[in-house]
Amino acid sequence: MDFRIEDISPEEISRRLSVVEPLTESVRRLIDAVIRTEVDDAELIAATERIDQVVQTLRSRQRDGSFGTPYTPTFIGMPWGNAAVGARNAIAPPLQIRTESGVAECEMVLGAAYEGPGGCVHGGVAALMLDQLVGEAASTDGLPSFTGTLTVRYLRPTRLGALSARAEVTGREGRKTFVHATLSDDDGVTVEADAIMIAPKGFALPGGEVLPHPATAQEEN
Ligand SMILES: CCCCCCCCCCCCCC(=O)SCCNC(=O)CCNC(=O)[C@H](O)C(C)(C)COP(=O)(O)OP(=O)(O)OC[C@H]1O[C@@H](n2cnc3c(N)ncnc32)[C@H](O)[C@@H]1OP(=O)(O)O
Repeated sequence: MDFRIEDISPEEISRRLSVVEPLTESVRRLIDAVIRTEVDDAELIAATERIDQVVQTLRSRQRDGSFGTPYTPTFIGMPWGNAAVGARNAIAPPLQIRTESGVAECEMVLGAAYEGPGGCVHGGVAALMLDQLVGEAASTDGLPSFTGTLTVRYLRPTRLGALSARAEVTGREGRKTFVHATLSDDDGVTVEADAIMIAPKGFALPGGEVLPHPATAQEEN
């Protein structure tokens, strides 16, 4: 896994985000426009050429592989390629997650790009968002965790549009954290999930050094 260290200040992080977030938003508008446009074929062909030119410009200098998750030496994470919350990832649902001890929550507006059954949210997208949320809830209080098991129950179809989601830790047992999460529309809960999150034994840094995980340290003492 890529946990490289990048020694930049919070101000530099904000500066980079202020440049890249408008680009990501622009690409989100592009994705939505491609799905919903009704212009004629000649316009579609011309648009393809213009978009290919932009892609060529962006590819003139790019990193190998995925973006990874760089951390500052003070463990500010930059998961900017992340499929659920990546600031550089236009396919990520636009989630702005707030966390406090054992809780993660957010509101979002899902449009045409997140459709499964006609007019409704794709079940995989619902699971993706809830997976991210349970991960963030479990990782508060300094215990970063992976999803071991995620059980999702779709109670009724989730209409595209304004939604909210919430995850809350319900218990901890050694390296395991249990989390309950819900996705809701104006009429109440549409999807609920239960997760068993596992704190890995340690984090391997690029040089091979393994940082002990706080939960592991507790087990060993
Ligand atoms: C500073 C950083 C801040 C970070 C903020 C981050 C926010 C992040 C948000 C990210 C959100 C995105 C989230 C994502 O997308 S995370 C990506 C999706 N998840 C994965 O890729 C995980 C892949 N699996 C693994 O890496 C390992 O199998 C893990 C680490 C899960 C366990 O391997 P490990 O070798 O450590 O396990 P162990 O054998 O010592 O067992 C330990 C205990 O756990 C129990 N167990 C084991 N497996 C499972 C299971 N599958 N379900 C339920 N329970 C399981 C086991 O019975 C035992 O319990 P007990 O016998 O002790 O009672």
